[in-house]
Amino acid sequence: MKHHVFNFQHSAFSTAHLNSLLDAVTNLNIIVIGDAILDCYLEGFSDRLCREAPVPVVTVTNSEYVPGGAANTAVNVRSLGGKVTFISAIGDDGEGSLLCQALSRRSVPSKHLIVQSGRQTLAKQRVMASSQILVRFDFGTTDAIDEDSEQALIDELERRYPECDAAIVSDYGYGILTQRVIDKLSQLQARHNHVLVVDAKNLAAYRHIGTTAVKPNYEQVLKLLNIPPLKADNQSVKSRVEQILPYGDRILELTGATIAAVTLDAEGGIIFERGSQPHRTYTQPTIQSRTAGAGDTFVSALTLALAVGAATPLAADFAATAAAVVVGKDGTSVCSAEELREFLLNGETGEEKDTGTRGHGDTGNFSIQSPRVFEAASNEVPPQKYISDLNQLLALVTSYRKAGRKIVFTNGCFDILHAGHVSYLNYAKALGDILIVGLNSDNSIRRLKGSSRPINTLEDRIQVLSGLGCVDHLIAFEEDTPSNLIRIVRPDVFVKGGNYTKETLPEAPLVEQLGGEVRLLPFVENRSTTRIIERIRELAGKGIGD
Ligand SMILES: Nc1ncnc2c1ncn2[C@@H]1O[C@H](COP(=O)(O)OP(=O)(O)OP(=O)(O)O)[C@@H](O)[C@H]1O
Ligand SMILES: O=P(O)(O)OC[C@@H](O)[C@H]1O[C@@H](O)[C@@H](O)[C@@H](O)[C@@H]1O
Repeated sequence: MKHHVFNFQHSAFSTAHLNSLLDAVTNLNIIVIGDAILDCYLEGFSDRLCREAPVPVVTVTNSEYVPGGAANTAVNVRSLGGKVTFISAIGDDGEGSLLCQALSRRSVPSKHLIVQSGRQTLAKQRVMASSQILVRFDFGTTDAIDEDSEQALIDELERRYPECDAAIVSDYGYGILTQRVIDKLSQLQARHNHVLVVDAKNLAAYRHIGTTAVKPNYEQVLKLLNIPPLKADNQSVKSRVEQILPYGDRILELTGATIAAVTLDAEGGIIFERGSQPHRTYTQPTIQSRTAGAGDTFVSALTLALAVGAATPLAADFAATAAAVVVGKDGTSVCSAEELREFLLNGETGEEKDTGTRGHGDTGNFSIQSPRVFEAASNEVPPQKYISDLNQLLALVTSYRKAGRKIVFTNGCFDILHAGHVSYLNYAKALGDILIVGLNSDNSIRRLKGSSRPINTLEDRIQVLSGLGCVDHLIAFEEDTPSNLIRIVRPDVFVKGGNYTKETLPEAPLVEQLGGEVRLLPFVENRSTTRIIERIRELAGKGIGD
């Protein structure tokens, strides 16, 4: 297995950061161009089966029409405080009128929609019984728009593009984003260089248009990379995050974007950016989320944040927080500025949800430079990563577990930190959400390695390891093995270097007994503290290096 070096950026944006961002995005002019859909919800109850066939009979008590697809993205931008120019094409039919009415009720103007006669507006009708979707019927024309509509749409884009603050493409592959429209977008972008975010089923089609960010979901990223989905019985790769993580550069290359925000539903997301370490966004996993369009919310919030110049990790956390608001809702949903504020007020940001303990690593602090421009600055002291007390450790892991975070634990001396350690710790972090490191105390190192060790005191080792973004928490232990810590942490994953085997690892049975998994990571050859010390001794013996 190829040994990748991963180093997540871990931000800790406070509620204040996200609130200020919410203020700053108000009234931005955002173009949303893409496939407008009318989402219909026929809601009712079912208490019997049909006589003709064993299918439920639903007594419909309510019907609702909601903007869907690109129209949902437009509504999300609006409800977060942006002004929207929504460009799409609909038919001259009842569904088209219902969609315009639904948009207007949500303060999104339909005056930029092209009406193509004879086209059937896209509509997706869900039949629900007691909040459960039983079936979805899809109607509407999915062929490319006709030439006249295409020209009208291009003209509209040409008129509006110069004055916008950012643009979103929401392309479900239903005929709005023709090659000519994409080419026009590319020309306009070359001229104006706006924040341009693309959410498209076929991202490869946007590779050369100067995209700022793309937002593929799991299926889209698999398609882009031409790789199969993760199988449940895969022994070496256990999560989507782990599967996608090595592909950051490839995704950026294939999409031509500067930023790729890959959303992985209940696993949150990974944000890749050229020249930066990947950033994770977290979510409270909702196993049976009935939301449609969390991705639309994510892309809307991400675009607004990038448009005011927020640093990418902050923009991503803002987007993840907005998505967290909608995943609690049923059906096609939006996140409003008020809901987001309330969510933040309750201390439930994407990073802090339920734990109250995050807030370590890169602070990504920012200040407002002009009403619309944010800039990253790092003048906050990172909160302590070191845990000095076992009760505090227990409280911490309990809250992480409650928030659905996957806890990875490893332990070691980390006496003179070297490249092998860094690579190994980054890899360990990638196996879950939170990495806790058990550090041998000075006495326990003396017992294990002799009286000349450690070279660096516990205090110094704590300080050095705290500087790594991948390490979330550190705790020292006096004993020869970290068994006591393992009993408290009950790690989901216990990690050691490949110089051990499961058989020679004394902690392995305990970890498995507690329901955790033991992972042995690839060993980086020729990197060890002992080797470094030997080398220094050799050189000193030759009289070199004084
Ligand atoms: N089941 C879930 N539990 C918790 N959070 C979720 C869940 N599904 C989605 N999310 C949140 O919403 C974000 C976007 O979700 P997802 O990856 O499903 O996008 P998508 O497939 O584009 O969505 P859609 O097509 O419904 O718009 C995720 O990164 C995550 O923050
Ligand atoms: O891609 P297919 O399934 O054909 O169409 C899109 C739908 O699944 C839904 O997508 C969600 O993101 C939302 O945009 C929602 O409004 C929309 O109806």
